[in-house]
Amino acid sequence: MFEITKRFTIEAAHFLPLVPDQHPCANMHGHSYVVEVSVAGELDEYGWVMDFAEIGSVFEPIRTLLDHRLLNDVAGLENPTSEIMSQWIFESMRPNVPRLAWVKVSETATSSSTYRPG
Ligand SMILES: Nc1nc2c(c(=O)[nH]1)N=C([C@H](O)[C@H](O)COP(=O)(O)OP(=O)(O)OP(=O)(O)O)CN2
Ligand SMILES: [Zn+2]
Repeated sequence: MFEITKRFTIEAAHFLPLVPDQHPCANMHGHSYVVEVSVAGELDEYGWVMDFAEIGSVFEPIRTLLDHRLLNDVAGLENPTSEIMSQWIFESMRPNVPRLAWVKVSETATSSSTYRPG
């Protein structure tokens, strides 16, 4: 069994509407998000799990929706925590990537969330 991972970057703004007013994340601010998408499986006749370029093609419409946007304006991301973002990206890609294993969203160099269905 192999697991391959493709990494993308997105620049976006957000605020967290459910945290107390005094929490810094109640204010609008931005992140250079790093999104990692992982696909698991055996090797096919090409000797790979899935073409990295194909993962990129599936991610592209998601990038268009999120990059240089206010994430709170995106349907399903009204409360754009990294946890909710990782699940949202997973569920957006899953129909086109049946062997999608997990999605990780890093907000900063030290903070990330990973969604992997149970
Ligand atoms: N469980 C979560 N906690 C927090 C989230 C989140 O999505 N899930 N998000 C935030 C904010 O978006 C914040 O911008 C990022 O938080 P944090 O890592 O605390 O950012 P810092 O720049 O302050 O990190 P340091 O490396 O500690 O300086 C908050 N919490
Ligand atoms: Zn933030």
